[in-house]
Amino acid sequence: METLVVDHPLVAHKLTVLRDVGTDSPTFRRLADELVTLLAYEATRHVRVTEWSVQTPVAPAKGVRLAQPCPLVVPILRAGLGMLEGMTRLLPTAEVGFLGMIRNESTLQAETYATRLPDDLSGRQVYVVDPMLATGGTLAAAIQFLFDRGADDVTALCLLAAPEGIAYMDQVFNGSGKPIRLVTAALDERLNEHGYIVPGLGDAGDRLYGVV
Ligand SMILES: O=P(O)(O)OC[C@H]1O[C@H](OP(=O)(O)OP(=O)(O)O)[C@H](O)[C@@H]1O
Ligand SMILES: O=c1cc[nH]c(=O)[nH]1
Ligand SMILES: [Mg+2]
Repeated sequence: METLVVDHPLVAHKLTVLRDVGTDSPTFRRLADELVTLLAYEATRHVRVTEWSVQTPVAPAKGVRLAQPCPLVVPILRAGLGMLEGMTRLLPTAEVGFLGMIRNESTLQAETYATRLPDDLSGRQVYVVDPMLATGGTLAAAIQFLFDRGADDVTALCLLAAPEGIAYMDQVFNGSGKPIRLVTAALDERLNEHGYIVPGLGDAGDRLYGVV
């Protein structure tokens, strides 16, 4: 998996406040939204465009516009919803599909409880958003879902990733012949015995929306 850790002082600043246990939910939501916009700038570097010309007040100008079919943004519920608006702000013509997944906290296996995606994803560029890549089980299952529907160009945006999750993604998709990109604000040290990212930021879903 091609991995980019975005190295930028604004990203580092916002991420530090996001990690802070004293940061409340409204501030957490705002920072997650701001961070994804900064990550999206890098993550969309390969977005497909076609040539397009316009007339300026002075002269004709050659330019580009986003190609058709438009990109698909897929937040992984619940925590991924906190990254959706920041992403669609930058890609306003994108369509949105949904995957509801939860990690069983005893087995650390991902379980899918909702899917609302186009049946045919061939030719679509897909941007998956989920703040946390921990064991990698959730993201791997989500991307396999997208591949099964024909996607062949997938970029994942995460706020934090663990080395174990990246290694798992490489193990699952190595040799699949389908390129996958990951853009993240930080690569943390490791997972703890409960599968939480260290130092991490805790449970992203709970910090965004409260404990359920
Ligand atoms: O890499 P993994 O080990 O699979 O863990 C990462 C997943 O865990 C979190 O979701 P969670 O299961 O807590 O669901 P939630 O968004 O409803 O809180 C997170 O948002 C990822 O989806
Ligand atoms: O650290 C972690 C790991 C999985 N899910 C989270 O929300 N946080
Ligand atoms: Mg959670």
